Amino acid sequence: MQDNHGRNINYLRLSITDRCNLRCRYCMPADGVVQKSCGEILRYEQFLQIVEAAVKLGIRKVRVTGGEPLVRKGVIDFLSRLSNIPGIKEVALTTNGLLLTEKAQALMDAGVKRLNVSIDSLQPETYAQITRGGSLEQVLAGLDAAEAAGLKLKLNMVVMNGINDQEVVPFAALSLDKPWSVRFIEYMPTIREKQWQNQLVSGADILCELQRHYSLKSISSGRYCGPAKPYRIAGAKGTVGIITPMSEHFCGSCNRIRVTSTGQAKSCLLAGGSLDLKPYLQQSAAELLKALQQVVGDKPAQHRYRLELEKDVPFSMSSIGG
Ligand SMILES: Nc1nc2c(ncn2[C@@H]2O[C@H](COP(=O)(O)OP(=O)(O)OP(=O)(O)O)[C@@H](O)[C@H]2O)c(=O)[nH]1
Ligand SMILES: C[S@@+](CC[C@H](N)C(=O)[O-])C[C@H]1O[C@@H](n2cnc3c(N)ncnc32)[C@H](O)[C@@H]1O
Ligand code: SF4
Ligand code: SF4
Repeated sequence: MQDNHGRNINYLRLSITDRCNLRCRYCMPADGVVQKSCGEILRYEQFLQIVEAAVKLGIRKVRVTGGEPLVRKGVIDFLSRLSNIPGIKEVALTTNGLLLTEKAQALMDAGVKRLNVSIDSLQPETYAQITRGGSLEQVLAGLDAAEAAGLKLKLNMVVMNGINDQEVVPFAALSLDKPWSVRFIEYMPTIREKQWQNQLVSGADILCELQRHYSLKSISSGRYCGPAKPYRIAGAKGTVGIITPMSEHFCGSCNRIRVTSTGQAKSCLLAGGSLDLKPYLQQSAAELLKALQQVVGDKPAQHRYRLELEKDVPFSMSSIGG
């Protein structure tokens, strides 16, 4: 479906849980966020009901995220059912990778062909510091398992000033030998981080740093592709990408809507406001479809985050799923 700004909306992101086995500093406060009760979280059947309606709207790609999607019980069976919904051409997953050693093959078998894995440092201590205790070794083993299972991999690194910005080049170097897409993400502000500007490393600075070390070629991005501007280092098997939500937003080509674990449909990641789908799930499929049409209709032309900075914006990345 086209939205009111001429954009084709074909991509749905589902945050299937607000729970997580990490507490990344840029995403959650140290004591975590107040968890929703089980009764508030949508059942898998309800997510499937939403996706079936969304297909009628023109949604073709679904990305499952969280919190950490792999901690939710029954996720593999859910993904398999999702992949089998007629009209869905691609099911992808964004994960912190901690549980991949045990789940990679099952994900592949369930029809997930693409995985985005968040990994913010290649130094064990820095990784543990950013994630508040995560094991880098476990994620690296998970990446090996994912590769062995044949999953296509993208890596997500949130670049933060003075924390991991010196690792941009070592991360990019991973793309030389691996067919991975290594993406550098600008830090986005959350309600917890008032001094966010101090952490932001702009996409332009990241690109500059990469160009000091490598010869980069801009390449075109694929179908249903996300927000990354992709490049290839000369001779590399994989690619690098830069995601610049703050310094150079990509709202003009936005193709997505979101549904949170409690059934709140959001027309934009960085704009307040959502529509509670729960009441519509009790009604007919036609009513649910109308509700989703309304969400697409509400999509803003672009986010206004810079303007809203002075206010406290209730924004929790882990509840929306990025
Ligand atoms: N501002 C903004 N940021 C987004 C949007 N979609 C994803 N991101 C951010 O981009 C980063 C990577 O997100 P992923 O979950 O890996 O998904 P993706 O890059 O959209 O996925 P692909 O389909 O693989 O390109 C995260 O930090 C997200 O929060 C968006 O629509 N707007
Ligand atoms: C919220 S996480 C959920 C999925 C999974 N737990 C993971 O970490 O990949 C989705 C993505 O959002 C990104 N993210 C979270 N907080 C962010 C922030 N403040 N700025 C930029 N990206 C952020 C994470 O790095 C991750 O790639
Ligand atoms: S970024 Fe992902 S892994 Fe880290 S706390 Fe947020 S939801 Fe959990
Ligand atoms: S900030 Fe909102 S409008 Fe812009 S790309 Fe992200 S979801 Fe789309």
